[in-house]
Amino acid sequence: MTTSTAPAPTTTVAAQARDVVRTYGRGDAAVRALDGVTVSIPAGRFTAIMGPSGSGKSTLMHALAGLDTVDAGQILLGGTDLGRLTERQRTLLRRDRIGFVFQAFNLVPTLTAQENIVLPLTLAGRRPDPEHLAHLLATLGLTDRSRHRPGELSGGQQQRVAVARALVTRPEIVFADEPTGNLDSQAAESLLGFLRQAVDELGQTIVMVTHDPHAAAYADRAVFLADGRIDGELDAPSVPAILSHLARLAAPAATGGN
Ligand SMILES: Nc1ncnc2c1ncn2[C@@H]1O[C@H](COP(=O)(O)OP(=O)(O)OP(=O)(O)O)[C@@H](O)[C@H]1O
Repeated sequence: MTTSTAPAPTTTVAAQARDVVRTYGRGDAAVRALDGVTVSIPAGRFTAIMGPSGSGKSTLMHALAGLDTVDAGQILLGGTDLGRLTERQRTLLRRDRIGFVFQAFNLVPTLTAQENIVLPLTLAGRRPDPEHLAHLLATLGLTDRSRHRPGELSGGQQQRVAVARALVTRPEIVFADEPTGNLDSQAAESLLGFLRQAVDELGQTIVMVTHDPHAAAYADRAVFLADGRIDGELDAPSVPAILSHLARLAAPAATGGN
């Protein structure tokens, strides 16, 4: 399986899970949310994590992002083994090296769009690079909205502010959890187009958890989870290919009763 004679790709690995196990609860109530997951997230690529409800997508994302610890196995971000860090070190790592976009935009209502965007820098005692900030605002179509507060912005604009906030620190990796879940289809397409652009033009690494095959089709690769295990992946995933893979994953569950 690994005997290809093609030249080795130059892609570096941004993050990795190795044989990761994460169990919630104990005894009879224990749920093995991740059951030996090994996956690599290539740098400078857009990876979608997909799978049925309850398959472990959020748990995997939280583990990769250092938001949660694992029971066994290893999580590596760049060369850093997250299991060896103290909670405080993990907090700093998230602040300095990771960007987050959530389904709920999580903006601070009393701050302007621009203040929200630069908040991660403000908290770290760093100053924004004015050129980078102006570029983000312009690319996201937020230049003339920068002084507005979240309540004065549409859902799509608020999510674009959240994306700018995730990118402003130039993080090694951005994790997006159902980023289009609260957006109408037009706003979702524009947001996904921007994430795609951030990968293509800025070399950003993005990992996105999504239920939506149309969203996942913007990614370079879709990785599928089922019952806490990796169950296939697709390169340059098309909507039909994703749908047929998901249908295959759903098929055993229909008879498994679990
Ligand atoms: N805090 C928790 N306590 C107990 N069980 C949990 C907890 N969080 C998740 N689980 C369980 O772990 C499994 C994986 O959950 P997870 O949220 O990672 O799945 P998911 O694929 O992201 O699901 P969804 O698509 O519905 O958001 C599920 O069976 C879930 O019920």
